[in-house]
Amino acid sequence: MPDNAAPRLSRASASTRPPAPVRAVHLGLGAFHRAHQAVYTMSDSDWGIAAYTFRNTTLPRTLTEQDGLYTLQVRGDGKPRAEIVDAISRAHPGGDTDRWLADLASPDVALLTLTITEPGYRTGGHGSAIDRVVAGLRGRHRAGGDPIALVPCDNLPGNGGVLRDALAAATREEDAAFRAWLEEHVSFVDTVVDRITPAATDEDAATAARLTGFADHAPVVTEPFSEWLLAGRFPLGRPAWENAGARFVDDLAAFQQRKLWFLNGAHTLLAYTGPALGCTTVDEAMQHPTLMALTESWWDTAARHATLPEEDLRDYRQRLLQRFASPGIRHHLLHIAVNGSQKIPARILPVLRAERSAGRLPEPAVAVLAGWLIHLRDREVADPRADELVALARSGNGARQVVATVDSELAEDGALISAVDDYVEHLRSAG
Ligand SMILES: NC(=O)c1ccc[n+]([C@@H]2O[C@H](COP(=O)([O-])OP(=O)(O)OC[C@H]3O[C@@H](n4cnc5c(N)ncnc54)[C@H](O)[C@@H]3O)[C@@H](O)[C@H]2O)c1
Ligand SMILES: O=P(O)(O)OC[C@@H](O)[C@@H](O)[C@H](O)[C@H](O)CO
Repeated sequence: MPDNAAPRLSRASASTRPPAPVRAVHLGLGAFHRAHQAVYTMSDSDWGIAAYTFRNTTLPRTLTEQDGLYTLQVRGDGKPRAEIVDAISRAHPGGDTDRWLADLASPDVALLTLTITEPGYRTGGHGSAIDRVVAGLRGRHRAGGDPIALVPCDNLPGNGGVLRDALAAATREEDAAFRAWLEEHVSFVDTVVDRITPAATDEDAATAARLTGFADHAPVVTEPFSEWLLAGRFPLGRPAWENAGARFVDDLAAFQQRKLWFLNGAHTLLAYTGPALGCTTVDEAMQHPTLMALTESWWDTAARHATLPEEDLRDYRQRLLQRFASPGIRHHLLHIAVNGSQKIPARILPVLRAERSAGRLPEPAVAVLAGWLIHLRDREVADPRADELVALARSGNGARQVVATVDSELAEDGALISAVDDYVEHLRSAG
């Protein structure tokens, strides 16, 4: 718990600047936005953020009590360092619809960033994140139609295009003038985002108070490493994110592949095999010889199909080993294990398909699928397809049926499916 004897964090107690004018809106206010995009935005004092959650009402209330401020604890191998982040000018629950519509209609607002998780782009319908974005853009069109940049910051390949497609599908029935405006005046920016940011604990709040002298009820813990690569247009301008190290490039594909296969792919591997072998966090898994060997083997396998030069991949792997093993970051494997049906296709299957085409059956990819099966059989599952997946995993022909939900061709690959079944037994006996 935060230290109640310490004064509550606020702009007055911390003597920070007044809130900057709102020129950016965010949807999906969680830990990651606050460790990443908000920190980059803080480097340009002309830009303030109006941040909206999707369902959570507690976090915006807490942040409002703290004038939008929170403590960012950066933890690596040495002593933790803490900074007060002041980029969020206003925080709102998603239910604050009038404010959301007014912000998105405002000509002062130049961009909308999103961290709505992987399923957020797939699940449409009333009340969904996509539905809210469409409502906001419809209002903007009616209010004069100033252009806007949409900047998705979730771990999806081609996330700008994924958002564009989701909005196109959701507006198919809308009037032609609105659809034409969407095509001409809404820019979809592709991004690669990277900063490992686990959920903060009560103990982290106590540490934040010790480091800053302020009681913070919404602290964030993150690692020293941070990366943001972007490709796309900002028709009404943007914060000088490059002040904080963001890089603007023409083509992100190779970087996206590196991030999703090497970092997120290894996370997914550990998230499904680690708990089966008795590990709870990523740093703990890095101490386990079997998991370490599987991770290295996954990286060797992915490197055979990656676009970036070998030297670049070697450096990236070296850095990942340090980041994953860092004792400062307690990243829970079961948090990473959520939404497997949305993550495995981007992180694991492209490499597995390429390997099968070359006649190989890579152990780490088999291990991911086997671990996923065990997860679906034994754990409480958070996934937009949870009901279907859990029923299939627990049925007679589980491996084939679960693999079929993510790739129908791989599900017909007899050698792969029997290797997955055998690996389930192997993990169970090893655990
Ligand atoms: N935490 C990280 O290390 C990290 C790093 C890179 C990218 N990301 C991306 O950011 C996302 C959020 O991570 P976080 O650490 O902030 O998590 P979090 O749990 O702190 O916050 C998640 C946010 O997403 C919203 N959300 C959840 N399900 C949704 C849905 N179906 N539709 C719309 N919004 C939804 C929640 O309301 C909340 O605002 C991840 O899913 C990932 O795509 C996270
Ligand atoms: O955040 P998710 O759920 O997409 O995936 C879990 C982790 O792999 C991810 O959060 C990483 O920590 C992050 O992508 C690091 O930049």
